[in-house]
Amino acid sequence: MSTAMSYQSIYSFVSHQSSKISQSSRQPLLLPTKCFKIDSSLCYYTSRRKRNLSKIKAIASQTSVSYNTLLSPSKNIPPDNSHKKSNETALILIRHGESLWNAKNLFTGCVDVPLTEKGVEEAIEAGKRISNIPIDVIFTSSLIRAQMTAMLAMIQHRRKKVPIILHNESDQAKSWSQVFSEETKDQSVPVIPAWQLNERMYGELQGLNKQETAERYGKQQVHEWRRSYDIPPPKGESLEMCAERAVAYFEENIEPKLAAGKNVMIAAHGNSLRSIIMYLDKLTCKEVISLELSTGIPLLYIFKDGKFMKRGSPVGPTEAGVYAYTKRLAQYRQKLDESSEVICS
Ligand SMILES: O=C(O)[C@@H](CO)OP(=O)(O)O
Repeated sequence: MSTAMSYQSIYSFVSHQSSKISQSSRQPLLLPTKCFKIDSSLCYYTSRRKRNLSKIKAIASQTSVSYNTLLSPSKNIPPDNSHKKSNETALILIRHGESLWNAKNLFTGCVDVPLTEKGVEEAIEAGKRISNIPIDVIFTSSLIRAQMTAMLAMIQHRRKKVPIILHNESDQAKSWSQVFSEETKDQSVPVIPAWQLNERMYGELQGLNKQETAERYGKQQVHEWRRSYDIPPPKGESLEMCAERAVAYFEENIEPKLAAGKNVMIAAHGNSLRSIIMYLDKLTCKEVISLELSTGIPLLYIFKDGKFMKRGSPVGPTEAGVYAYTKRLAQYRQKLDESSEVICS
């Protein structure tokens, strides 16, 4: 399979492969962290320790406390509380829009560069696509390109809540960024930055031109650095190493929020998101290395009964899109429609 396949084109392949893995083999209570070989060609992303759902719920109830005030419904606008009738929550994944170094074809990794104008437009377009999907909490990497993408996308959201970055890097930062109005908190969405969601650290390749590096070290070598599962670039992280930290963070901090009824958006990077998708879709090491994510295209998953169901990419602001096919999301959109009719009349 070509490594240049888009997510959309690999989608049918992946769905086909995933369907081969029976639901019973997908163990919702397992904690995947490590890839190992089952036969010479396939290695499955599988578990290192058992996970207990009640433990997750306990963690969820602890971790969601500090954000509860930011997540409660407002007086005038429909509440994002349809999860009370259903245990289903939405998970949106979005790779940042094009960065200045994407445009220059440079290895970027953990270097903190902003979006290009095209990247800004992609983020706004992504925001339109997800403008009808409930979002209660946002996780981003600690890098500006992911944070810009999340913020620009949220400006398009019909619910018009204000995304607020939570500064937890020190007690002082936490204390100095407090909000003292409950009403204002009600109209906000917490944004939690985490370095664990950063792009894979590209070591000594960071800042080098991809084309020139291929000419210098050979196409094959550079392809191996970029798209093998467990071979790191010089002094950098392999995809496997990136997955270790990104998936651990997802399991410990994001999954409990979903289990507690919060709708989550993650704005991150090509390789940290590939790692998370590998976990969600139970991709093999072979499948994940062929997975390419376009910049600024949001992907939707539904989390229900401890399982993740892929819904693809919402189509657009005016089209129903695959996301409308769950009853709960359709109801949420209907409430938004009703509230905008009230505002307009
Ligand atoms: O340069 C990077 O940080 C990444 C993502 O842009 O590149 P690659 O696609 O080679 O993993």
